[in-house]
Amino acid sequence: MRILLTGVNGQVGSALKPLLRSLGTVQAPPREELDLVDARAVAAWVRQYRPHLIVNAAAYTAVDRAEQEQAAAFALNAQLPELLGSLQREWGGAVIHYSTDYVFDGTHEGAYTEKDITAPLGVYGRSKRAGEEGLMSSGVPALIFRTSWVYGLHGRNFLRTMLRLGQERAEIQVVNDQWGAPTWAGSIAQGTMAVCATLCSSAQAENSLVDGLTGKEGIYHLTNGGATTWYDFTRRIFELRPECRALVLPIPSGDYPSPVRRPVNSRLDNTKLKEVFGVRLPLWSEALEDCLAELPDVQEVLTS
Ligand SMILES: NC(=O)C1=CN([C@@H]2O[C@H](COP(=O)(O)OP(=O)(O)OC[C@H]3O[C@@H](n4cnc5c(N)ncnc54)[C@H](O)[C@@H]3O)[C@@H](O)[C@H]2O)C=CC1
Repeated sequence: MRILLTGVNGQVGSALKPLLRSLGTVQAPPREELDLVDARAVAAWVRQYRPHLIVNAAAYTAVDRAEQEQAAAFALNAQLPELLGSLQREWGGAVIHYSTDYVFDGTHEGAYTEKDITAPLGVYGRSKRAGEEGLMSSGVPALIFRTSWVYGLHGRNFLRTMLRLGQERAEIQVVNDQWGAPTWAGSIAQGTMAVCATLCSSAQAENSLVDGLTGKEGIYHLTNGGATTWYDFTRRIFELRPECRALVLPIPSGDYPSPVRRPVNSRLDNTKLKEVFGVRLPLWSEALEDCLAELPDVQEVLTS
């Protein structure tokens, strides 16, 4: 099977690349080789390579900056998924795409299911929702995995910021009134592979994944299990890495200046993923331990 992976240098893309190789030949052009907002270049690339599967882990993820850069956010998060969908539709390929808890406004009681109504609070969330709709309306066989609070040992993310501040500062203030599931990029990659394994199990043919997808297309919530706040997540990080000595103080969201509101409730119900594919990601606390086990020296985050 030929696979095109986008966003290979991002958190999820870099975790996916080594795993996807077990499914086939992976092409993963970095941004310098293929600018994904250049629709003609993308179309030429896909038509020449004809991937059986495109895994789209590329995205515009700067939530605050998106308020000023609406066109850039929509180009990558909305127009690209629709384009990938229509290109794959042309010749019979499939798409796996990622989306976000930010498609919701966070006012719901309990965890959101895939059937709940979306109501994004900002440009980033609106652009990601438009990408979901564009991909689905392209008619391509596609899976959209909505995830939340992604972190890992690579790239800019909450875990790395806290590991750095925990060593540099005496005290840090962390928001204590937003609930969600921190999700390790490694878990997202493993969950994606577990789903693909169920789709490919019936045949070794190159298009077995596309065939296996029939009747299972759509949106799935895919996060680590359980829920916590940013404050408790930080405390757990510092418990696991005692080199981080900063005192952690809880604050309400209103005390953390930001150009865009975040959902108070980001919890996503993963039941559909379990029912359809038999896949469930580990608890957020277990995934955090697994992730940190891959970081021998916490001082590394100060220098890298
Ligand atoms: N980071 C988070 O907290 C969350 C992320 N998600 C979603 O998960 C998915 C993966 O996110 P992350 O891995 O965290 O993103 P990331 O920001 O770490 O990586 C994004 C990737 O897209 C690439 N990219 C951006 N613009 C490009 C362009 N014009 N041409 C080519 N490549 C370009 C970047 O080079 C990078 O490799 C995305 O769909 C995101 O919306 C969902 C919920 C939370």
